[in-house]
Amino acid sequence: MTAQLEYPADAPSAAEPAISVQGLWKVFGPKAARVPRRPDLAALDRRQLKQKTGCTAAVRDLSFDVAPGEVFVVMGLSGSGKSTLVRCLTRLIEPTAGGLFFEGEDLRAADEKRLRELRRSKFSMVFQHFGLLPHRRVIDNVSYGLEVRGENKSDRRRRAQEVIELVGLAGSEQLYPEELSGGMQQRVGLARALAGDPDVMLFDEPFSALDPLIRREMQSEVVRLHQEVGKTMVFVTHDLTEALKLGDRILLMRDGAAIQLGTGAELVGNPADDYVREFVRDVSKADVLTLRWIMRPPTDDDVLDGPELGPDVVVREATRAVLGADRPVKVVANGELLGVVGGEEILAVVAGV
Ligand SMILES: Nc1ncnc2c1ncn2[C@@H]1O[C@H](COP(=O)(O)OP(=O)(O)OP(=O)(O)O)[C@@H](O)[C@H]1O
Repeated sequence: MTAQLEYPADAPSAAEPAISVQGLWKVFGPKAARVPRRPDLAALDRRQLKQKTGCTAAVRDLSFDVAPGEVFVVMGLSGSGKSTLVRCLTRLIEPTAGGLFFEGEDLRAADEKRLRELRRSKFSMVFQHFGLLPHRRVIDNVSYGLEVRGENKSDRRRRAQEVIELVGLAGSEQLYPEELSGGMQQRVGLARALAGDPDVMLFDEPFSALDPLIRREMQSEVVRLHQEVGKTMVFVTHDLTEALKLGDRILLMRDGAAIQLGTGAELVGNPADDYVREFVRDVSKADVLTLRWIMRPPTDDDVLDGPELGPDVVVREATRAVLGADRPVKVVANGELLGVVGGEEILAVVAGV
């Protein structure tokens, strides 16, 4: 959730991944299954594939792991395949090829009954259109999933009340959805998704319909909720600022394929290609990059008795300390000197050089 938490871009975490995606494809169109199987078709770009086969590869050979407790953001422009991917993760959309594992379980081998079970107890989804039941009060919307699961009324009420308070809706329990603002309705959506205590929460552009102020408020709400409940989250957005604010790692997609997977700092500090560079061009680098990205090796001329900071401190936060010191700031982790940062390095980032 913060820039301090950096996962290595490609290596899975030591713990079993919450979700593991291996060579996943989703192709829409006639005889879709042949596309991933045939290298000559798999190699075609979007337009050529459409011309030659009538098919669209909405998800194209994606492989990644989501670590337990991670906020994994899927980002890309409209039509890049984000919604299809996130629906494939719970098989709401059936993948065309590839492997899909949830906490080690082979999801593609799961039958309908098992999938229903998993969707009821392990996954929850928050959509852009809240999908609230209009004739039910807030509390009954929140407890609906628990009702479907067969939990008794007093347990349902207790749990619903708990999550209503968690998302800041206390006092609104007896209102109907139409009596709530968009932001409040989405809080109900969040509470409903949390009520069943899922392992993984999937968000598909949940805040796109909200106005910018409320949207930022809801993003902060997700950051806070994540800190409190620590759930694994997969969050789809086309908004880079949102992705950088929420994501431990970000998968940038284009035409169904992965263009880059990394932390926000990795995308901004080391873009994989011109497309990513263009995508992140207007980002305020001082708010995303950490000292690790701008430090340099010490030279013989550096006086090394200046202040110390960690490598994961964001440049913006370090600016005052670095510019206020009359010698370079040492970047130190576990007692080891990793590099130094002086005014020149800071200004290069802050001034956008
Ligand atoms: N049911 C379908 N049949 C045929 N093509 C589809 C279907 N669903 C999606 N597509 C195509 O797959 C591609 C990816 O669509 P998808 O909705 O996943 O993208 P997205 O990144 O979520 O876009 P948006 O942000 O606009 O929702 C698009 O070209 C879309 O037209």
